[in-house]
Amino acid sequence: MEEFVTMQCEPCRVGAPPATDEEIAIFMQQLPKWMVKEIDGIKRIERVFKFKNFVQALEFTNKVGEIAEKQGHHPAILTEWGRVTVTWWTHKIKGLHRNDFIMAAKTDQLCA
Ligand SMILES: C[C@H](O)[C@H](O)[C@H]1CNC2=NC(N)=NC(=O)C2=N1
Repeated sequence: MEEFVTMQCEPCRVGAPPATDEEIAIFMQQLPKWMVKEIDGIKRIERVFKFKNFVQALEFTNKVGEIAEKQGHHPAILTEWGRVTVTWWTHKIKGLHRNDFIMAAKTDQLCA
């Protein structure tokens, strides 16, 4: 399978099929540091990134924001002193779409 980090997001559309549990299991093989979480019935993927201080956490937060704007697909981000929690899901389908895995892979690449 092609690597998510090289892919581009497609425009989010209502009615797009969410990733199946089988697809999620396969996709997550490329994202070993991420967790699948279900909150309020909505599946998401989440990773906590650790930093030395708040300034570094904020710099990373802004980099995630830049790739989100570039791809037109946006995360939930919790920025704390020394930690950034990034959560991806597709609001329009209230679940996980291939776009979310692409963006998680691109998020990892920011730290590579
Ligand atoms: C109009 C705009 O492109 C859409 O609302 C996009 C924006 N970014 C998005 N990001 C995420 N995670 N899910 C969406 O459904 C979504 N929709």
